[in-house]
Amino acid sequence: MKRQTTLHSDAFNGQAKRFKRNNGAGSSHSTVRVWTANSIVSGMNLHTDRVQNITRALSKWKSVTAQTPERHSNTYTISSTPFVSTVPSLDRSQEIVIAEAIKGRSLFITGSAGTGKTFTLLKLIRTLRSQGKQVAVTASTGCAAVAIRGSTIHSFLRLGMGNLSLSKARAITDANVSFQRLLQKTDTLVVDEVSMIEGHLFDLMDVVCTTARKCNSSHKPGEYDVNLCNNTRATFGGLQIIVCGDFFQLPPVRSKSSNLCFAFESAAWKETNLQVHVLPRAHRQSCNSFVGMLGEVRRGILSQYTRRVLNASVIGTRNLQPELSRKGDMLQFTKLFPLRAQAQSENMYRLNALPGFTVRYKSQFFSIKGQNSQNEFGSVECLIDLKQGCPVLCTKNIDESKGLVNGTSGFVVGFVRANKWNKNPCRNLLTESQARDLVDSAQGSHGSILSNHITGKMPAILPAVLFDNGTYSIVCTATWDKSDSAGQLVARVPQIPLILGWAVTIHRSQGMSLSLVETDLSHAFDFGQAYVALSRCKSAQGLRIRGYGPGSFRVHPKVVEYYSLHAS
Ligand SMILES: Nc1ncnc2c1ncn2[C@@H]1O[C@H](COP(=O)(O)OP(=O)(O)OP(=O)(O)O)[C@@H](O)[C@H]1O
Repeated sequence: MKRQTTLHSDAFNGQAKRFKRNNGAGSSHSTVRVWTANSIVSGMNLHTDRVQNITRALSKWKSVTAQTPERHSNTYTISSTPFVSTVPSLDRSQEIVIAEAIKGRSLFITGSAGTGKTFTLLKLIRTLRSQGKQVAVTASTGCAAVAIRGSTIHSFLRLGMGNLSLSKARAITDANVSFQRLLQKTDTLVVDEVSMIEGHLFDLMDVVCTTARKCNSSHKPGEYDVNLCNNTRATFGGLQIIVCGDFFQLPPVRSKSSNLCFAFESAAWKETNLQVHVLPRAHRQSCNSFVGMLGEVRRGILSQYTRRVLNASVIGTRNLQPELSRKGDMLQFTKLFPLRAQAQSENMYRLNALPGFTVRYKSQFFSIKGQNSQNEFGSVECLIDLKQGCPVLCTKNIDESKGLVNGTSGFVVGFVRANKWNKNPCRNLLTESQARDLVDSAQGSHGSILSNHITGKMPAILPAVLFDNGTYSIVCTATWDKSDSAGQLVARVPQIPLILGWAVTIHRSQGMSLSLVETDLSHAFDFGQAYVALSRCKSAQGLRIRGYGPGSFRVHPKVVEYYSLHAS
């Protein structure tokens, strides 16, 4: 007999009912459990205004149906809206990219935000590995590396801070035989978010690969050992190079005094003869006029129409559409800040203001081969504090088929005992004293802090999260892995794949898809920052702008020139 769990928003009697139901075409009966909005909320022990908000959010749902609780890699889905989603398939231009990669071509995959560059890259890596290729997966930043399950380019190529001279990098590589072997075995080097790689760093990458693979000096095409370098060029020691990113997005982090030099200006880039693929189709946003508007922001040339749309998103809320104003009262806008300190202080301020106890998740780093450090997982928070009622964002693709991907937002309904997930989670939410019996507790300045130490096993207490797409999940530990180029695990960090969702930095938001975004562009200080912030949002209706000024939409002229010549 099949059991279904149904959440009825319009039945406010607070009772969980059981009844028999004819199961569609077949004649078998199934037991259906009905949870009402009130039964969920009454189990939550929240403040009245929060209860009202949540009750209203829940009452938006018509009827929420899910199968018997399913176990996924790191969630147990208890109930969900009829969220119809399949794992997306590649579009035509994404397929072409993969076909070219299979042929062994070196590629630059680019395109506007949300055109599926990273999505394509992940499929490409899987495809090449399934063909027996050794693929080294790297990215310019820790966040971007985590998103594609790779390392930072700095750590993979032993580049330190990336400011070595070319001759020093050559000497260090010459002295490290095991590192040379690693690179000699590698077939493909993948680099995501290349816009944040500085020109000198790109040349360093070339020198290190060329030296390690015993090819002749860099930047001299034609002089290389044909046994190792089976491509028709010398750069990167004959490795297949696949770089991905959008130079209209964030540029390299640099000191105020240094000149901005993009990767495409480097000698190695110019000599590598990368095949350029511009992905044309926006997948993050579905509304053409919003996609068009973002296209103008990307190039820093705003039409009257775009200015009108931006102005309509600027708050004081009087310009917001009435429906959005109402939604805004109960749904959580994610604030995107240019600076990390701004995002952290907003999150801590809001968390401390929430009543109730804090559940803390402390992660424990594991290095399989001993030479990695937790710093390489820079974007995975060691400490995550959550409270009942706090908004959260997924930091990982937990279950794409349920829409739980990096950036999906929701809020913590409460906490459950890890081994009690299959009961009605709303009736089994832990009280503070129950929770205190399960984990270490201490008194913080804003109430109790209950600490879970995550050592690879399931923590004792798990958060129950209601995601904005209607999926209701107990979120379990996820792991962030670092592999070598053969795909062998070398280091791992387990952590709850959630962060506080009141605010994140624009840098951290890169790669995310968000439904409701609030940002203050008047403080955007770098090229592409405003574009990254706005392009996280799936629709113009979900956008709130605190302000913007004449300098908010700066685009570097060298980027405009590069794209007009090579990637239009
Ligand atoms: N072919 C596709 N069909 C459906 N959805 C897709 C497809 N390709 C990508 N997506 C979805 O579009 C969203 C954006 O994809 P992705 O993050 O890869 O874009 P991106 O170009 O790397 O964006 P950004 O430059 O902002 O980091 C993701 O939710 C992804 O799952």
